[in-house]
Amino acid sequence: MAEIVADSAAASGGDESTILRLKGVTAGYGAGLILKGVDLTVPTGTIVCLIGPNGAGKSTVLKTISGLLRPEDGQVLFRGEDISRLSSRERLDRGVVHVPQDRSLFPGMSVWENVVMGAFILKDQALIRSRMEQVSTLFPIVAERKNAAAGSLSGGEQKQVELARSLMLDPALILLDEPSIGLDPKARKSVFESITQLAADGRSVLLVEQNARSGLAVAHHAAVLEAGRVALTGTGEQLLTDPEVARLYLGANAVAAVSTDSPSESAPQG
Ligand SMILES: Nc1ncnc2c1ncn2[C@@H]1O[C@H](COP(=O)(O)OP(=O)(O)OP(=O)(O)O)[C@@H](O)[C@H]1O
Repeated sequence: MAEIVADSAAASGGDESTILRLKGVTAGYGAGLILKGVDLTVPTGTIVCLIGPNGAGKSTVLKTISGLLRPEDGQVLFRGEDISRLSSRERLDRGVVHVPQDRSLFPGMSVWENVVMGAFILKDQALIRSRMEQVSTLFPIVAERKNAAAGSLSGGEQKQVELARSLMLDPALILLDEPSIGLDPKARKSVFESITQLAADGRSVLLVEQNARSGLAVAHHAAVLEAGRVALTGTGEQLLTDPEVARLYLGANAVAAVSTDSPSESAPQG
């Protein structure tokens, strides 16, 4: 696949304008490498969407950033600091949170208890209370369903609660792994609106999405990961209107449809 833009995100360069940069990251799970030299940039306050085929290593990229997996080589620079050898906790302390793909709420605990757990490293009760108020304003379901068992909520509602919980440490960078997976169109739309709001509030988001069309539609920048390498980068709009991306990741006849698209349609994978 030809590269249409050298690296539109990297072009916004300097330390303050770049919250995250991956340089030549290689990583794997033992036998063989999954990531084979990933270069990726997240400009501060933007949404970057990573798309690509199943098994390309998208979730693995997020794990190397949050510390679930240590890169074998390369650098993960967060605000200019190489965090690639730090523990997950140390990365959390610096403001990096990871919302995994699988449902991660404790189903038997209340919505409120689940969200409070997002502040597990904080001791200051007044700060925790004020954060609860803030996230309840952003995600009204936290207050509306506060005493409901998290497991009794719909998939879309649970994702909203997971997003609320991820904000309890006031993170600067949120890693979102397929937040729309398994959701109906209405819930999906709501999740993408929330993601847009996170960036509007000044947070940076690295989003992995199978639902490429919706992910690209909300993204300022985007990258295609293929077989452990970044094959293409551009703005969300550029990738959304790229014929080859459309053919591989947006489904048949997508090129004609993308210009007026709303973030609600699912996309088959190439
Ligand atoms: N814990 C693990 N142990 C061993 N191999 C793993 C592990 N997690 C992922 N893999 C392998 O690493 C490769 C990349 O997986 P990854 O989940 O990063 O891909 P992905 O691009 O996110 O794909 P998908 O869209 O299917 O989630 C796959 O071949 C997968 O089987």
